[in-house]
Amino acid sequence: MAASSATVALPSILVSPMALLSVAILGMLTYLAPLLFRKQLRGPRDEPLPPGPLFRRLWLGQYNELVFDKWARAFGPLYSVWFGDQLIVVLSHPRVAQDLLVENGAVFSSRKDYYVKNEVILHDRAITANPYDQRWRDHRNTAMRFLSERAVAGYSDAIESEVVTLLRSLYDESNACAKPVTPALSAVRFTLNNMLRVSFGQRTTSLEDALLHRIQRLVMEFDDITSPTSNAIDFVKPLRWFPTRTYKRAAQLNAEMNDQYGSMIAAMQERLDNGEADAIPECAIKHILQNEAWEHEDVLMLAVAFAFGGVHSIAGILQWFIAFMATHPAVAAAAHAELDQVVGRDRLPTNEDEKDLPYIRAIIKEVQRIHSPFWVPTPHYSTADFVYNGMFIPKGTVVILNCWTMHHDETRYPDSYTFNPERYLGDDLSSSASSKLRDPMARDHWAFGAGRRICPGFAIAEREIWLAVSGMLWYGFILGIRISLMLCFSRAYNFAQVPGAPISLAEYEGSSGRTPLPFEIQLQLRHTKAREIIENHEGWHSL
Ligand code: HEM
Repeated sequence: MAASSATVALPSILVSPMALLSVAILGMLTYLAPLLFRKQLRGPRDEPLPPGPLFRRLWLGQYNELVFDKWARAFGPLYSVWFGDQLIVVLSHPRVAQDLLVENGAVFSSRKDYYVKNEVILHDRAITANPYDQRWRDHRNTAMRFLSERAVAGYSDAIESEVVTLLRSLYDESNACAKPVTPALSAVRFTLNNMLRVSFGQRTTSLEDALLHRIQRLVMEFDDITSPTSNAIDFVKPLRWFPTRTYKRAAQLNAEMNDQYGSMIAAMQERLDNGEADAIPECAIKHILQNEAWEHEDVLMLAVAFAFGGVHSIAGILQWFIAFMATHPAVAAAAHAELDQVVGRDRLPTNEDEKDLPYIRAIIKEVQRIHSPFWVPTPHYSTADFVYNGMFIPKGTVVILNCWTMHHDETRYPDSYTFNPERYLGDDLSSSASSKLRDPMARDHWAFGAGRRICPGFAIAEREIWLAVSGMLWYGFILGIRISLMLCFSRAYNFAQVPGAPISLAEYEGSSGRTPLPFEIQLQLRHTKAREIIENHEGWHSL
């Protein structure tokens, strides 16, 4: 009897609903807690991780820079945050960025195997996705043969010709300045032509060219789905077992890239096989096919690097610039006055004029500061344990350069949300020269990244932007932005209700790379010589 009453008592405790619930909650908490809360790792001498948010994240939405900025204010210039099982440290001060990415580049120059961008789309290639290894060196060195300052000096004529083509296409699109025009596609074509020239020795022939539209679409898709913090699938491996929409988009993009660039490479190979090498201009893909024993996929991904790195980034800067000129007529007028004084109206500005046009250079720097194409540039990745200022950064940490916060540091850039080129007057260095300064506080901005992975397209980007910006200013007034743009941004700044207030371009397209929402401008040529050059420009169909 005694034994049997004991067995009855035991189940009666176990089946108590409250007890069951408590056990279930406890079990869940024990299981879930590590998934919800940050992990506290310690360094070799018990150093803690950099401080950071208590809860883990799985992703951030499109305007992730604002969240990184909020955390920087709460946790300081070096903080850490967990995305799923991935530790991310965020660098929000020039000195920290310099110490880690530049001075300790041997540790902080790799890339995480981001699933969507690096594995599915780029197959760990295209320079940007390569880990820090021999393949990366080979790809980057080959690209630099065609992107170094010296190489770029040889493209000046071609870029100048593309500037006139850009203006001509805006002129034609606007029906000789009679109606408003959307500059986006012309800006993309300008940069795509420059990139196609360097990589394939070819260019598109008009705004209707199918190649332009296809690459524009592929690049936009790439920018949309490859933000370093927008895909939970990058941080939670089990999600990869399911056919998610992001995976499908990424796989489709990879297939289309293969189709487009594969056929361009095959066409060039065929010409080389047919003995037509002399008829193909010197360019990166020709060089590789003739001199390197690369696998097909390496050739393909190098070609992709030129399109995905060099098209929307520069086209975005040009569009932000145009929007600022339309909304800041006093700045445009000061630039025109400088041009009239230094260059006059008989010829276009050239590279040699840059040193004598400090105000225009300042405009470009200010556009890049206030509207970097990448607020969260491609993250770096650490390959060894590291202790910095008493804080532990383990091997395998993703490292993000927080450009938004650095570009809005009020001590470095007072009134940082205001577009004010004058803050850069007296800064006589090109941005690539500025990026090599030992003193990180003297650097103009961080739009091109830092350290060993710094943008390899820096030199050509600077040339393209200089010639396009100074050329556009020389040609014309940008009269104003039509109401469509004001409405686009009224969501963020209620602009329509504040007539005369500067438009704040707070919204944008894309998630990894960013370009302004489409807008229209009204153009007017400044002088008769400009009209003459535009109307008689003949070089724009030839390479
Ligand atoms: C306004 C124009 C441009 C901007 C603002 C820009 C910005 C950047 C940034 C921030 C990075 C990441 C740097 C880092 O990891 O620290 C980068 C990398 C890269 N950019 Fe650019 N870029 C521009 C133009 C170009 C052009 C014209 C090309 C042409 C090939 C290019 C190709 C690349 C490549 C291949 C990488 C990866 C480098 C590596 O991982 O080693 N970019 N760029």
